[in-house]
Amino acid sequence: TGSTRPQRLLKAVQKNATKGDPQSVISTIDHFCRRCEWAMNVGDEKGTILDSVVCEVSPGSTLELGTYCGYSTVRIARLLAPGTKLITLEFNPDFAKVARQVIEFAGLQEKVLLVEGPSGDIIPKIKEQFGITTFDLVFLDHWKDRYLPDTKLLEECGLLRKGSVLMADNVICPGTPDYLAYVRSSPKYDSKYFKSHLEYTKVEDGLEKSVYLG
Ligand SMILES: O=C(NCCCCCn1ccc2cnccc21)c1cc(-c2ccc(F)cc2)cc(O)c1O
Ligand SMILES: [Mg+2]
Repeated sequence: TGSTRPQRLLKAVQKNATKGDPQSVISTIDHFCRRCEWAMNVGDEKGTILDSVVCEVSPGSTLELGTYCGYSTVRIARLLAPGTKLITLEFNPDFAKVARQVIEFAGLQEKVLLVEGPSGDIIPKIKEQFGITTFDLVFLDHWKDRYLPDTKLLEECGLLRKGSVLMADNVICPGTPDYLAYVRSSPKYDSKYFKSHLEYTKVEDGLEKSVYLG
């Protein structure tokens, strides 16, 4: 049987990137997605915005919802201080299999814990299973109709603290209208929209940065 797009993306990384060099992995994936096959990575334009927020927050603990091929996992993990961890959730075992290899190729496997399964089941177990008290940064990039329920779940499970930052991808395309309405109207959040484009296209999209006020 033929290969999948994530497998072809992984082959491009193994062929063209430099082992242990996260920037070369990022550049190779962006080149592959522009020149060969579009893929739903956060991309270089939104990725630069995400980088700036990661650097500003310099999180001790980070949660990523939606690993896919590990592109944003590598983008975030490459900026984390020594001894800090990124937990990333992936529902699709085939995506997870590729992502583990991309993360390892970048040499960032010590900073990343990839957990397979649905966010709704895993989030309530995070405190006990991984010894996390709260997350300083959460990157939402999974099913768009799970952003709102999972944000409420993070609140209910006591996984957010005053100042925790939520960064949400695709708030325009494909769109997360219920999530946007919530974080922009709730007194518990201070929300800001970073206008950009859907990865590797001219279509409008953007990231929503929401600070939890407790
Ligand atoms: O769908 C997107 N991402 C989610 C993929 C599936 C996540 C599944 N998953 C992972 C962890 C996890 C945990 N629990 C439950 C489910 C979970 C996405 C789509 C587009 C896009 C596509 C076509 C188009 F024409 C325009 C835009 C662009 C993006 O940037 C995206 O991120
Ligand atoms: Mg996305």
